[in-house]
Amino acid sequence: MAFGFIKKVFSFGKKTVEEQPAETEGSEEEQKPDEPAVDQAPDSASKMPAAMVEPEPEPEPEPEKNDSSAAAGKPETTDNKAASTDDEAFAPDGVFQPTPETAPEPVREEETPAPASKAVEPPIDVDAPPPTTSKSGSVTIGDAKPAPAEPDPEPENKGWIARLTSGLSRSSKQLTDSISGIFTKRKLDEDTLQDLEDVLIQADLGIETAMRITDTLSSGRYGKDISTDEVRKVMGAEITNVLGPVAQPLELDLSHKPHVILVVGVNGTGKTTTIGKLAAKLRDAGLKVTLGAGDTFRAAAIEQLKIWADRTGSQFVGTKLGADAAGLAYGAYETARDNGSDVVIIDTAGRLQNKTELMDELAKIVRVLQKHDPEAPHTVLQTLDATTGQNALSQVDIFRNVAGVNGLVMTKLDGTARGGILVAIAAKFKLPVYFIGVGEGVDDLEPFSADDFASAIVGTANMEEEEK
Ligand SMILES: Nc1nc2c(ncn2[C@@H]2O[C@H](COP(=O)(O)OP(=O)(O)OP(=O)(O)O)[C@@H](O)[C@H]2O)c(=O)[nH]1
Repeated sequence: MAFGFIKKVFSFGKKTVEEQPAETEGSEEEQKPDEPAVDQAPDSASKMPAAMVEPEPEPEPEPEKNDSSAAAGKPETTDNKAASTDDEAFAPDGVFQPTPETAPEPVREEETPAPASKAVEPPIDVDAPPPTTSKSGSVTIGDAKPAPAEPDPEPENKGWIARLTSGLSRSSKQLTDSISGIFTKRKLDEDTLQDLEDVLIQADLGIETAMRITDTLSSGRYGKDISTDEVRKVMGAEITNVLGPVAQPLELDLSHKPHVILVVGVNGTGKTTTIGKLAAKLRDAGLKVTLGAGDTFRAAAIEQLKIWADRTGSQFVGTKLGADAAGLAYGAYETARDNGSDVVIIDTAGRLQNKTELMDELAKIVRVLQKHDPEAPHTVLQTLDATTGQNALSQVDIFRNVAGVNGLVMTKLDGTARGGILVAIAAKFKLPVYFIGVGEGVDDLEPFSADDFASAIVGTANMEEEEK
């Protein structure tokens, strides 16, 4: 394979996307290139003004060309379940036999609505620091601020921090009220500690963290009066200790070209939206991106991803409803490789209702991608909906086992979120948390900061502001 020489690290944190020598782009022939995805304005693509890029939840795109193009342009087709090239293509033992005819042939979106002017360009998001490329070979996206620090007191930051704080305000208020109830006129003793532990567990923080907090409190203040604020500060510190190690920037090793990101998670947790936001960040970093609509279970998911592709100037590879997702993934990789994409992001369905099917589907996607690159998928992101409580723990457990999740994104922290569960997840699985979603807009994906998150959960964000 001709890829693999570029060593660069993509980082969402810093500046500089140090474009490495555009390495061999000619490797296209190496694998049978089904007609290279035609497609829309790839990299040059639309750098639309932020406003234009705003996603509408269920926008009504021009009737998805899927069908038409599928019917018309699309040659044989992957899509057709009937043609189930899928099953033929993927032998039972997992060996892929991409016979030209049988090879799943995803429908490539041909002409996409001319991506708006390619000039515009106000880089999205002031908050999100641009990506970085290191000499080492990967790209780091979103400096997750492992070191909390205070280098970002820019007014803009208030935007998303305010949304995070407000999203978590209901649960943080509940927590604070309960703590006040426990400690008003009571000293720190066995009973109060037990009550506090119960409250913390109810807030989804998990037993481990709850005990850390109560242990810390009792070791210093046992038998004494203690104020609610003091309790909250200890809580904040302990939560930060748990979250600090998992707050990591997303690094993409671009020696793999394309670098494959598989996005998994239960339906509705924000996979497609997160993919769109991520694609925008990558585009802003100067990277070329292809999106593969591997959630073939819902037409709206395919359409939605197409819209995000248009908005972010990414190439889109889709197929028909019900088509084989592994075939789509295979084709998306090919398209990305042939069009010189740096990154291909593949959406997936997340039907937990049928775990066996889900497992088979994801396993097959992985197997098929590995026909292209034995190390693919290089990044497996799972989205978690912050409005979910305890269930998120089992979701991580399942997808970690089924799809080899190696990083998390928590979405919808701007709503009425219950962020406590992320603490329990961090304590239990220790998976990196790369981003949080704080809205439906293209800019609303922020590097995860342990400090900010902890402050929002325990409601000290405002206290700190006031103290300054
Ligand atoms: N408020 C808010 N809404 C979000 C966020 N992320 C996603 N959403 C919304 O959540 C809904 C579901 O998001 P999707 O991206 O479609 O989720 P999905 O996991 O791809 O869902 P399926 O397509 O059903 O598999 C959409 O209405 C999104 O706009 C977020 O960070 N904040």
